[in-house]
Formats: sequence, C-alpha cells, structure tokens
Amino acid sequence: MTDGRAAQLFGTARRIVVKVGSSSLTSEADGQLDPDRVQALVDTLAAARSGGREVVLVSSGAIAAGIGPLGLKQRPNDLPTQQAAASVGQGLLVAHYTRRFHEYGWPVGQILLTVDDVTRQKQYRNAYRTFQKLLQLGVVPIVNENDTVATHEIRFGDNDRLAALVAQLVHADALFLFSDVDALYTDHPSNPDARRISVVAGESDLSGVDTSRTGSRVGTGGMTTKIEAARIATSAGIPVLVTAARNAEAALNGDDVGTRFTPTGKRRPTRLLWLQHASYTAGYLHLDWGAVRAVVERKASLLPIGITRVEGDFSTGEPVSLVAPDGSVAARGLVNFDADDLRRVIGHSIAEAGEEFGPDWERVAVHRDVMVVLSRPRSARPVKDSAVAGQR
Ligand SMILES: Nc1ncnc2c1ncn2[C@@H]1O[C@H](COP(=O)(O)OP(=O)(O)O)[C@@H](O)[C@H]1O
Ligand SMILES: N[C@@H](CCC(=O)OP(=O)(O)O)C(=O)O
Repeated sequence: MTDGRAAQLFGTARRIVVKVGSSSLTSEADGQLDPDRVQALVDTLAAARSGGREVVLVSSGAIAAGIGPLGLKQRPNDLPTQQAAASVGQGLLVAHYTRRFHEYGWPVGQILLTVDDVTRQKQYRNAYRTFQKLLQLGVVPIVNENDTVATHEIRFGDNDRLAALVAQLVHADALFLFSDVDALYTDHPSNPDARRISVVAGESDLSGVDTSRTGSRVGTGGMTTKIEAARIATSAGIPVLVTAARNAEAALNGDDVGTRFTPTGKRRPTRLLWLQHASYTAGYLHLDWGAVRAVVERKASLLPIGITRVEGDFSTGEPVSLVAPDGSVAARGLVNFDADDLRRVIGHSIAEAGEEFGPDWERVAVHRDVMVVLSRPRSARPVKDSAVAGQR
C-alpha cells in the first residue's frame, strides 16, 4: 500500500475505533481528569459522527478521574485502590462524555469489558451484537476495561490491546491510538537523536526501535503496548494510526501526522481472530512433534493421542494453548473436554477412548474448526498469558 493511499484510508474510514490514553485526558500538574481535554476530543469525534462516520471510543482515564474525589496524591499502584479509583472515576468520566456529546445531539453508551468478553466465544458474540445495535441506533459506544472487577490474572491492564480487539470485534475500517506523544520515534522522544517513524509496513520497520522506557506518569505500557495493539489490528487488515490527541482532527482527516501501521494481513471474518490474540488461556495442552505437525502443517484436528500432558483446570469450550515440545505456542483452540476427562484419554486413540469409557468419549481434543494456528509461534508463557485456570 502506498503512503498516500494509507493516508487516504484514515481520512475515509467509515467505522473507526478511537482509543485515548489517560495521559491525553489528564492535566500534567496533578494527573487528574482535565475537562478541557475531554471537550477538545469530543469536539473532533462529534464532528466525525455528524459527518456520517461511526465512532467507537475506547477511553482510559477512570483511575485518573478517581484520584481527586478520593483525595489521593497520585495514581495508585496497588490493585485494590486502583479498583476503587476506577469505580469512582468511571462514572465521572462517562458523565463528562455524556454531557459533551449530548451538546452535539449524540447519545453515548457505556461498555465495560473484561478479558472474558473478548476471549470466550459466547460473550464475544454477545459483545459484537451489542456494538452493532448501539451503532445502528446512532450511539457512540464508550469502552473501558471493567477495572473494578478485573484482577491481575484476568486483566488487560492497558487499553491499547483492548482497543485493537474492539477494532476487530466491530470490524472497524481504522484504529486510532491517541496518546501524549505525536508519533512513534526510533527512541524515547527525550533523546534528541530520536526520529519520527511515519510508516510501519512490517516488522523490519521496527528493528532497532527502542520503546523500553515507559511513558507518562498516568499511562500504562508506553509505546510497547501500542505496537502490540498495532500488530493485532494490522494482522486483521485494519490500519492503525498512532499520534497525539491534539492531532485528532488531522488524523481523522487523513493528514500526514503520527505513525501509520499499514495492514499486514487480510480482512478475515473475525470469528476466530479473538482466539489468536486472546491473552487469557484456560490451560495448556503439551503436544508431541507429530501432533504439532498435524495441526500446523495439515491443519488437522488435535487428537488425544498426540497430547503428552494437560496443564490447568478448564471446562469444555474454554480457550487453551497448544504447546510444542520446545515450549512455543503453536495454536490456540476451544477444547472439547474438561481437563480431568482429557487427562484420562491422552496418549490413547479415539477408538481406545471409546472402548474404555463409551461412545461419548470418541471425540477429538480440539476440532480444527475452532482452532487458530499462530503464524508467529509464541513463548508458552508470555507475561499476559499467565492467567491459567486454577488461578481463577
Ligand atoms: N520510541 C518511543 N517513541 C515514542 N514514545 C515513546 C517511545 N518509547 C517510550 N515512549 C513513551 O510512551 C509514552 C506513551 O505511552 P503511555 O504513557 O502509556 O500513553 P497513554 O496513556 O496514551 O497510553 C510517551 O509519552 C513516551 O514517553
Ligand atoms: N482502564 C484504565 C486504563 C489503563 C491505562 O492507564 O491505560 P493507558 O492510559 O491507555 O495506557 C483506566 O481507565 O484508568
């Protein structure tokens, strides 16, 4: 895709997901919600809505908005206080948005999501239908993680990845990630030698880019989570623009601002994409190499005979990771057995399982129709992948 075309895509995208970070909604002095910043963002988004575009806003800032009313000095670091601050702040945040959008005649609807809502098939479908209905009714959905009930194990923690999953979920034409920094740079922007990267067309454009320093006092994840979010969205064919919230109008117009991530994958039906990028896995099925090859190369269903070990305490229908003997995750899928039942049949053929336990047991462990093979095998235990059942 040429640069000009990519730019045009952002200017013409009809259904857009806009994510705004805490750093863009708060005042630098005290980290508390800044109504003027909220107003400036709403001015731009309401204009886009009035121009016929469908807007889904993923807004951080609940914890920041709770700082003042709770008399806290700064953003809390411990989970219970974060949950309390989010509980107080989320209502205030949405009240601001409701008032501002109302001035332009647009109703807003709050959607608080947990990891389960975008990882479990039934909840995913349910969330999809809710978004569809809201958009059909002309509502601007305002999304945040349900921080008040999220725990360390089952938490996105940052809204960047959540926004990418929401962009997939609603089949967005483009995803905008608004932050306090105007683009991705080759190094932390405080380094005078850091240069803006205007287009990322693939992984090679990211080689040598340093995002190790985290960002603002109130934000989470810095640029690292934005790049990960961009990977998720672009692999589903959705272009991503990272820039500062103050550039929102220019970004929505398709002007040359920020960093554009061009699609790397084709637009596909989203039925299984959530599985690929789900942070939550209910358990791990350790496979022998024969089973890995069958699943990855022949796109076959996974049979119990190819499983050497079952880890976790999952129920039928939950997402599990399929782990190769070298520890990489080769695929993810919805498991066809409860963990304890699966332990009884691993290493056996389907016929043997049927003979021993009855015809109900004659089934594959993970059917290929509910499995995604990962194009980039992942380490079995990335930080976010540690939410194994048993801790839940
Ligand atoms: N290579 C880089 N290019 C741009 N920003 C970077 C880079 N590395 C780290 N950062 C930091 O990432 C921050 C944005 O992330 P974050 O504070 O989490 O924002 P938000 O709250 O908008 O999600 C920037 O303010 C900047 O300090
Ligand atoms: N869900 C949290 C946001 C987490 C967070 O800080 O995200 P971000 O500012 O986007 O890096 C909140 O509303 O406070």
